[in-house]
Amino acid sequence: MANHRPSPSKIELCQLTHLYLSDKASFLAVKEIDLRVAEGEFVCLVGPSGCGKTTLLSLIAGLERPSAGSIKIDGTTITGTSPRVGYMLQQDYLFGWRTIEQNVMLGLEIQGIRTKESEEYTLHLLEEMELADFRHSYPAQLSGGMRQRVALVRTLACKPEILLLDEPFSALDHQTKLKLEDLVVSTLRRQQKTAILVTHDLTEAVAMADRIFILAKNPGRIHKEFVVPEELRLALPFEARNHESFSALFHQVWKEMEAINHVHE
Ligand SMILES: Nc1ncnc2c1ncn2[C@@H]1O[C@H](COP(=O)(O)OP(=O)(O)OP(=O)(O)O)[C@@H](O)[C@H]1O
Repeated sequence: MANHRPSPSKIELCQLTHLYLSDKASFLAVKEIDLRVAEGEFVCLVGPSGCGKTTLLSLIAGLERPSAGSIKIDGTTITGTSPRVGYMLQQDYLFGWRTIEQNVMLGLEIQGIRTKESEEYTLHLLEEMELADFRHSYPAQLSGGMRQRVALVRTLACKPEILLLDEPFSALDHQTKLKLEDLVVSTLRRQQKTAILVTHDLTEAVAMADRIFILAKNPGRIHKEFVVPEELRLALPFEARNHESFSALFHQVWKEMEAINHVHE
């Protein structure tokens, strides 16, 4: 398992370290993280609360500047936010006074790339997510799962090459979550996007990822890497859950998580 090193790297974290500084104190959130993600790869980050998962995504999104080390995208060090990177969060952050169509066009407007072509592409995404009939509705009229699909369309509308997903399914009911997992994986695979997903749900990580990284905390660092077997990677998440090798990998990941949680107790 340890020799799986995909290349070339779409994202490369090199000795990435981040210290949060305030007037009175400093806190080392992540320390010397080395991580490469290949183009088209789907990587999951799991680990105990406070191990720096969201910090890593904020750094890769360019929302925070690292204290040390570097982040490269396609070999070039990033210096701030970029339209090439889309970020989707647990909360959908839709604007209640805008229709669904107006919400999904928002990113295009902000980036100044709202054209007839990009509008058509976005409407096509709405159709793919089975939301076309709701384009003139308002967010309050939609279910949680539908709203997350709207948020996904808004993120994909700007054609990011990389998607950062911070627990995007955690507020959803189980059935909706399973359906959305399949939809996200099939869409990202078809569009050959590179994705990093943060989740607390180990079954979700095993079902969706190509590789899983367990982070440990104080300071946040990579504890262990798992390469998901090919038969699971080729399946969609729902189908992967029924696969024989699913429970074997789940138990390995679970055992490692138990071991580090034990250390932190
Ligand atoms: N702005 C900040 N200032 C100071 N400390 C921070 C700040 N943001 C995060 N931290 C600290 O950095 C550590 C990592 O936080 P982070 O949110 O990245 O962890 P996480 O693994 O995403 O946690 P969770 O699973 O609970 O969402 C935590 O101890 C947190 O308290």
